[in-house]
Amino acid sequence: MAIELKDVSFSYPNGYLANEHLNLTINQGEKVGIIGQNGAGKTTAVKLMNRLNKPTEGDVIIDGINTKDKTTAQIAKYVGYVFQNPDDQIFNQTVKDEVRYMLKKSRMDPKLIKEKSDRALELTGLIDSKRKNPFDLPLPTRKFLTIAAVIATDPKYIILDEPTAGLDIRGIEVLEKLMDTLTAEGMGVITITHDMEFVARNFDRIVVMAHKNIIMDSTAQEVFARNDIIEDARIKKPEIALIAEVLGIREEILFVDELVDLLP
Ligand SMILES: Nc1ncnc2c1ncn2[C@@H]1O[C@H](COP(=O)(O)OP(=O)(O)OP(=O)(O)O)[C@@H](O)[C@H]1O
Repeated sequence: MAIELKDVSFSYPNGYLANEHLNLTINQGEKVGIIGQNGAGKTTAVKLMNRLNKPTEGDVIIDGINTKDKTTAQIAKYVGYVFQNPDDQIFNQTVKDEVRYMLKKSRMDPKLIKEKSDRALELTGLIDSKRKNPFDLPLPTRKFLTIAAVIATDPKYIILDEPTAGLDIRGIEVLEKLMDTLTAEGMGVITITHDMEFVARNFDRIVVMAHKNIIMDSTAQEVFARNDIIEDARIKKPEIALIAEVLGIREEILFVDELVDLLP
């Protein structure tokens, strides 16, 4: 079971080619971080995974099914997408209604709707905000609400576009725990992020994008050891790796405790 991009290219209606011959397989239960400079084509690529973007060339296969034979609504049941900006997604008057909207639309049994939506609100720390108006909540909380609304629908894969933006340390902890829970349950979690500390801490697999393409697909240790890739993708190493470099430590350090172990 996997999302497969097979030689996929995508041009926007104005003719701008944003992704060129992408090849990528993401398995169910994997936690993958997608990084790269602004405009590298990350959002364009993940929107290809749930048919919000339709390939100009190539095929997107989800769990063996070619998405070109399916509608965006059909694909959304398999691949949930959490928008970069929560306000592009939220439109209901209460937190509860927002999380239940998709489930009600699918005419699910009301008991099951309550069960699924409450669980999603628990996981995102929003269970006590059920009756609030989403637009009275701060931006990071609205972001969690959009994540809850997608989790409630039980997709096999979830795409999080810049989930750490605006989150404080506590919010990041909730997010990290949430991603662990989802992957432990077999969901594939695909996350675009510019936060390299978050990347190093959370993802076993990192896809680096630059110039409309994937330039590396490996572990954090290997990606951050490649100065050429870091330069090409215009990303920054985690702060601790930079400190280790300044101290003249040759090993690839990504975490404080690794650095402490090496200090005399
Ligand atoms: N609707 C559109 N029409 C034309 N060009 C677009 C459109 N949306 C995005 N682009 C262009 O496609 C390129 C890739 O954009 P994309 O949003 O995929 O990049 P990104 O890597 O996700 O960037 P960021 O980190 O800033 O979100 C950019 O040059 C962008 O200007």
